[in-house]
Amino acid sequence: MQTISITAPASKSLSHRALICAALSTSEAVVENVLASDDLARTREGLAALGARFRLSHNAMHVQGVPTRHLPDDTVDLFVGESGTTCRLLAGVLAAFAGTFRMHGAGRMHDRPMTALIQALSQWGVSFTFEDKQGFLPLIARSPGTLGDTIAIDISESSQFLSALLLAAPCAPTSVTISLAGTKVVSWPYVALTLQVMEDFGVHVDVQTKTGNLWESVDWRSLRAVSPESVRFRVKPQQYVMDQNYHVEGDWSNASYFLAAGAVGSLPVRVHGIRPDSMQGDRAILDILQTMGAASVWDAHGCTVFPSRLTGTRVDMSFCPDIVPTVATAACFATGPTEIRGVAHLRFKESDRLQAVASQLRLAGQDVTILDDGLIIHPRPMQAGDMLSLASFSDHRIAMSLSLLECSGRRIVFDDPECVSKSFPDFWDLWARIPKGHVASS
Ligand SMILES: O=C(O)C1=C[C@@H](OP(=O)(O)O)[C@@H](O)[C@H](O)C1
Ligand SMILES: C=C(OP(=O)(O)O)C(=O)O
Repeated sequence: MQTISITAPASKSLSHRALICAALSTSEAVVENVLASDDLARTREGLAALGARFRLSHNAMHVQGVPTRHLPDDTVDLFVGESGTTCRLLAGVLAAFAGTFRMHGAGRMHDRPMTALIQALSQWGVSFTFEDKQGFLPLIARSPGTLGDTIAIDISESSQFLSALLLAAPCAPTSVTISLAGTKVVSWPYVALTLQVMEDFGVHVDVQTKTGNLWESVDWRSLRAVSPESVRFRVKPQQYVMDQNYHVEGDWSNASYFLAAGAVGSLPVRVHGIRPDSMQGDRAILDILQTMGAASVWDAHGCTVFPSRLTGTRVDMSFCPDIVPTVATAACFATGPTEIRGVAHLRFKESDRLQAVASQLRLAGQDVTILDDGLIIHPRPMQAGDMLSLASFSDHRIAMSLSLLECSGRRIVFDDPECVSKSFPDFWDLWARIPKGHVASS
């Protein structure tokens, strides 16, 4: 049987982090295979506004770190576009700089939560004024650049707030202890990605967990369940250093559309460039598809998923929110309902993704229930043939995931197909290789 082969684009999350660590490092760093997308352009421009210099040569980004963290009196303009990661991570990083910053974005970015991060950064002496709504972009931040020795952060709406503080912490003059406030931790694997890239750039974070009254250092790679009161992070003053080329691995979130197409479509799909041992939480797509009955195999060329009969599943996706739209759409091809929980924070993404996915799957004839923290998909027979116009809500993940419906033999047309340039500008070219017709085999 013919197999469709796709190379995954570079990881968005790792690309952001590698550029930030390189920009904060004292020497030149070379980052290979940085994702080329709108969001990464925003991070690069923001870091350039802070003084870093970038030169691209043969898929390798040469980064000259910022020469000083005392910026001139002029307000530094930080346009973050629609990138939550750029916005939150740079908001933390600017606390390591003395200066005044205007941060503004586009689309939904002016409505996405910032309050917990703003309250935390105030503990480090950063003051904020808001041009429109209290607690949201556009904002002006005035930073003394001194950081502080303790800080508490609530990450029940976004893990990016903690990643932001971690990235800035080694620039403090004294050791920093970061503790967690709030009642829950979402999207934990993204924190692990932050720790991974910091470590790759020579910065050690002492992650401690509490048993009884005792704090003990642990290997953060082994942490699965994390509760706010029982974890803290200690960071000594350290330099970011990279003395060999850093290579960005492939993106599991963006691989998910193709892996799922292998399961629900008519031909196997092999994805190259993703690592089986990746720390990316969205690696869970393979486990979820397997649990639903998808057959897959790893070989030297990558991971192949085969056309399979799927059955519905129940899954907590609080640690891998970005692949919820993929799983929800794949679930329409299954027998029996699929229940996805733990993802109330999906309402704060580029769109309200619970609402967006449910409304468009319903237009496609599916029965979808919206829960406080998730979705239930009751699959209904797919109608092949006729064309369907769907809304993408200017959200790349909505457009890419709903495209899976084409595997039922129905052409989908989106109002804003260009939105994929946020994370995956080549998506439509690669998607054109997927045959549009569903043949479930046993
Ligand atoms: O830190 C990161 O790179 C990201 C963290 C996640 O956000 P939340 O922590 O807000 O869920 C994820 O949705 C986003 O695409 C990327
Ligand atoms: C939520 C996402 O990204 P960000 O938060 O960086 O805008 C995403 O890529 O799905």
